[in-house]
Amino acid sequence: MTAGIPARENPVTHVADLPGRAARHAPWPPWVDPAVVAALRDCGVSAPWAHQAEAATHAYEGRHVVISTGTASGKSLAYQLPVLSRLAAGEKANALYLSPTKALGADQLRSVSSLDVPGVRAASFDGDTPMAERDWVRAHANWVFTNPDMLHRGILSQHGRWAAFFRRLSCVVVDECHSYRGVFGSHVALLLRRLRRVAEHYGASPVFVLASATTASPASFASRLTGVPCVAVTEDASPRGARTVVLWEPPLLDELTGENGAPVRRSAGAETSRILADLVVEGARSLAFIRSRRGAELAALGARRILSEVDPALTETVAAYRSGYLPEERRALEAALLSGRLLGVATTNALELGVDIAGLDAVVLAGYPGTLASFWQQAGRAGRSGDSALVVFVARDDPLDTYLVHHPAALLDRPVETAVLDPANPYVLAPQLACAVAELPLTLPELEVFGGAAAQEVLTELAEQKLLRRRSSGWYWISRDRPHAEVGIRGTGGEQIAVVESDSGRMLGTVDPGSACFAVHPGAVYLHQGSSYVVDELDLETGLALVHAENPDWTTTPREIVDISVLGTHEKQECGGVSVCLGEVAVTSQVVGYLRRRPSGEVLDHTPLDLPEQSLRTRAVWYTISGELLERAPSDGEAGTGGHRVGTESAGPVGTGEETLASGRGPAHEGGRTPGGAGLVPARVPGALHAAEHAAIGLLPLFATCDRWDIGGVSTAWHEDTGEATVFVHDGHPGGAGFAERGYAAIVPWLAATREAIVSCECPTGCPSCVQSPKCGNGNEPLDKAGAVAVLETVLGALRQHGS
Ligand SMILES: Nc1ncnc2c1ncn2[C@@H]1O[C@H](COP(=O)(O)OP(=O)(O)OP(=O)(O)O)[C@@H](O)[C@H]1O
Repeated sequence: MTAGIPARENPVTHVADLPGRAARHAPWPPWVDPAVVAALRDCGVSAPWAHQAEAATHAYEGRHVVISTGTASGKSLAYQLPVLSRLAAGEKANALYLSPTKALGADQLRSVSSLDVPGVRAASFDGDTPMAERDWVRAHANWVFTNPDMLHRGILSQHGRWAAFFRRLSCVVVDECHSYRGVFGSHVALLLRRLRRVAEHYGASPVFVLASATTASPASFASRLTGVPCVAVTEDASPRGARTVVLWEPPLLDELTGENGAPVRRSAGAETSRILADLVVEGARSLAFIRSRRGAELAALGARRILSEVDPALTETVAAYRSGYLPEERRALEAALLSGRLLGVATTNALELGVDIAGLDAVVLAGYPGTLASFWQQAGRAGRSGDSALVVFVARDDPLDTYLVHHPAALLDRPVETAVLDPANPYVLAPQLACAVAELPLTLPELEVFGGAAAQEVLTELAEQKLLRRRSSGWYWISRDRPHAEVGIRGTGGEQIAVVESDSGRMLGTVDPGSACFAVHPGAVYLHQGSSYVVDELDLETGLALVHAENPDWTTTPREIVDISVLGTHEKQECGGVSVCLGEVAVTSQVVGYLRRRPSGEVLDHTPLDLPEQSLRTRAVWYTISGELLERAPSDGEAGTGGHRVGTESAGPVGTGEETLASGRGPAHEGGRTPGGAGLVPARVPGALHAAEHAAIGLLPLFATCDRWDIGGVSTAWHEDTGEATVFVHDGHPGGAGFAERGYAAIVPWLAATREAIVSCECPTGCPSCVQSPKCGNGNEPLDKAGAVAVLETVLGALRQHGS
């Protein structure tokens, strides 16, 4: 694929060979019903793999279990075996299956139904289930497939109608549980506690079986999610083809410049089209993952265009795949890819969950998908036993991707992160507790399950609002309205803004009130189900955004100004002129305009906007640096401000940063010497802090399972609450979702990786790959790349010297 590219433009930064492995089978556990064995044999499963038998036996014997193994390792069978066996044996043992998406639930139901095991009455109960069928499901189904939204709104809220089902509930399956992270994850954690309580009320005590992509500490994550101790099965015994992973950094373009004249790289999407076309020419069955729907369509179009010049017949072998396809359409696509009728498919993450496509020749990932779990999930689609397969990771123009292609260990050798969630977030706890009390009065001993003291505080507030009453036996719901309909479990509450197409009056979707000015400001390009719309009007009072269908050749990026104040400091480390804090903050922001950009990165223009201020109370991690340290000259061995290393060589064992954290000290400051300062004249401080803040926001997703859009930041040369130069990185959700805590806990590796990302970028003074941010409120000004390195080295020097 690199043939014809001049050596100095070689985009490949690293090549790694991942070996394959043979399957390890186990005998059918003795408790598996013969009818189930027969049905599975008919489908080509002659014996379970060892991890399937192990996880299934835990569940059958009543131990809560999480199975956390690779893509297509047969996790479904692990939970199907115990449920199907009990039902086939005629036990009154109902099961509930939960999936994060309706499409995945439908796929899993289809796969269970196709086994046709006697005694199993499996049915779905979600937003698409016709009213007439719902009564049947409640009365007769013994395996119900649903999702957290429906469990919350349609099952727990009226559990009396489900009494018979709950009485026999013996197993709850939580599929793809790693996707329950952030605010949504915190809601689901409390929802599962509500589910257990309701089940117990009817005398049932179901076992939880969770399936997860490979993650670090799956047992503790599963226990945190469900509130019950879970055992983990992690040793993957499924067969796996060998794979070659290539890290690819698109070259800088000579002919184009971006914001403030910064260099621009060839877009990851355009690069992916070329790679996909090359793979198709080679006859390789390939899948390309692109983050946006529009991007997926453009990549497929681009590949077709290239192929039309090579061999027009090949254009028909490339297609785009979006979410919103019907199950039959997905099946047709799977079949076409497997048979080789289709060779190249460009898709969004829609294809990440719930498709049975494995054993492809190649997978291309255009941009880091946000978490290592997703990276491996996508990469895992490649690899056939016996044959080697290819995975190409194409970096987008941002600091995290740049860091990863230059630090392969951070991508390839790191344990997959644990999903972060925070069930104690009061903004999640309050509505969830309201629902819990409305479902059944809450007694004092039950408080522990919902977080103890934090829950008590929230209940007192709800009682003050006259929603519930405290009696000696516990808390009782007294309001006439039930709270469920008001509680959106995928956001943090508040009236959602409806996005409506003016012509047809059709509602396309909803947007969180907190992000409305950002996502649907007038002039914004809004994407929905693969179609593009432009916003004409945003009315925050009536909660309406009016849009019209339009497919412009640009994207929009809002510009906002942000202010932050410290409400309370929970934790603090003081390290000689540097302090690091975790606490509560109030963030006020105002979207003041937006930029229009071409897909190439070229900026067309800036349009001012007049929108109201928004405020957000959340958690933040911040560091301060004394004026003296900012000005003090760097110590011996450091090059000084002008010469702070900005190049591709790295200064020490940074890698993933973890080893630096473990040793506690970096190489530059051993022996207790006074750490060097940043050597910055005051005029450079704002740009240095601003650049350090941008890059840190870009890198936090490496340590907390968040997206850079889930967090924000503010930097200032003097902050009135801290009295010093300060860089804040805050959660984007009310109350926080646990991301700031992660940043605080990983401060040294996080800032070390941030410094590395900046240093590894070859641009001279800052570009989107290092310190420019796509959502900067100040148009990426001022930014001082070398200054940011100086600031980060100073902070790291102080932290390491004080043993942080
Ligand atoms: N023991 C087995 N022997 C042979 N094939 C199996 C076995 N177990 C599962 N399979 C097959 O492996 C494929 C993948 O299974 P499944 O979809 O359950 O994997 P998964 O781990 O849930 O995948 P994902 O990572 O996409 O969630 C299916 O086609 C399934 O029929």
